[in-house]
Amino acid sequence: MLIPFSLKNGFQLLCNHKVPVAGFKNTAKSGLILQSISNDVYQNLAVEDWIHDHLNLEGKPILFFWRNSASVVIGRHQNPWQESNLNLMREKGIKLARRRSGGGTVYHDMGNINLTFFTTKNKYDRMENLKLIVRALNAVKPQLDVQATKRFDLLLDGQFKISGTASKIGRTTAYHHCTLLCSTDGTSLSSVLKSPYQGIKSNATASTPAVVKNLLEKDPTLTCDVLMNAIAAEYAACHQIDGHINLINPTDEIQFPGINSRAKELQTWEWIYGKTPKFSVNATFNVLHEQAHLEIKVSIDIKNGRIEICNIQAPDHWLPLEICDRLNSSFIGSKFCPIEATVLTNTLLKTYPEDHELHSKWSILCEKIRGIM
Ligand SMILES: Nc1ncnc2c1ncn2[C@@H]1O[C@H](COP(=O)(O)OC(=O)CCCC[C@@H]2CCSS2)[C@@H](O)[C@H]1O
Repeated sequence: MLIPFSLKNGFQLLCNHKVPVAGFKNTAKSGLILQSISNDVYQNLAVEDWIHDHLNLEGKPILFFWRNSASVVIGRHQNPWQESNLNLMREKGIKLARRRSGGGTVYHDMGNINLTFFTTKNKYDRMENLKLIVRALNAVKPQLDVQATKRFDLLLDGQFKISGTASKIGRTTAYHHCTLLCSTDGTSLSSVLKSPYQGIKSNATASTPAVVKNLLEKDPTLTCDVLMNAIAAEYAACHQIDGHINLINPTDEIQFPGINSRAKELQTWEWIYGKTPKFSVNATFNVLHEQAHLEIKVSIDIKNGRIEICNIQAPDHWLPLEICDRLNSSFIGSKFCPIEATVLTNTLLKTYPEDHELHSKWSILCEKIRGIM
């Protein structure tokens, strides 16, 4: 089946067809339903960017379904250290992504459906989209108590969050995207969204924690496929289109010229961590030295994800001031990242060979500092 898109530059692009067709001829009736075949969060976010930037959505809104392997997705103006357990995520191979829309942090896995409603800026209406989802759920399960809230969450039984919303409004085009919890791993969700990092000061957008629930826990017939089909049917009915869900491949350069470089950009350290609003971290560590507890104070300012000011204060008899100062200045300009900190501290340590006592203190201190990154 051919699904024509009208491109902003007047070109037509055919889904499930390998050749973009020059010359604008829009035959899409009045809307389109897409689903990604990829489970890669960066590729799927790149589809959103691409559609937002390239397609003319006048009279032809798009609903896009996508699911991701385990990922944490932070809002555009958030601080990942404040919102998530980065060490645990690294350990478990859970991806971290920064999206272009604002709002809070959510957890995705294959049990979570993402829905993006693309429209022109004028037709952008989050409440209408959420009501559409509610109608679809009630069409499958009339007894289900799901309601949209003023902050555009969907609540099950008046108390459990099953969906969170965010949006991006461009010059002419807008999108509203939301999650829908079907069978997400709740243990993983709560463990990765709990930040172990303390003493962070920042003006970044803070998330609004909620008690979540999966729809499948409420009713075992509500699988992801059942939910997507029901929403697609309701969307089709609303826009008088057929309810067919068209599969798209977000790595297909022919359908989406330039999309792979967009996905790559979304994966860069500079985008994910580097876009964190300026923040500071203040931490106090206790170390045992000759049967006494010593206090080490660390204060770090981070701008664009990089250390701007570093101030490590340790008792002079434990770690000479001169060494602390060398460590402080060597951190400046480096990424606030445990791997970079390890390389850096190891290099610096090599300039003090044979000093075993120093080496041991140094590793204690550096281990503690890496722990807050
Ligand atoms: N997947 C999912 N769905 C619903 N609620 C969730 C989810 N993951 C976590 N949470 C809960 O929401 C709060 C954060 O709520 P908060 O209101 O702060 O943020 C949001 O809801 C943002 C939604 C973004 C949706 C986008 C759609 C496509 S890409 S991401 C978190 O602390 C958890 O308690």
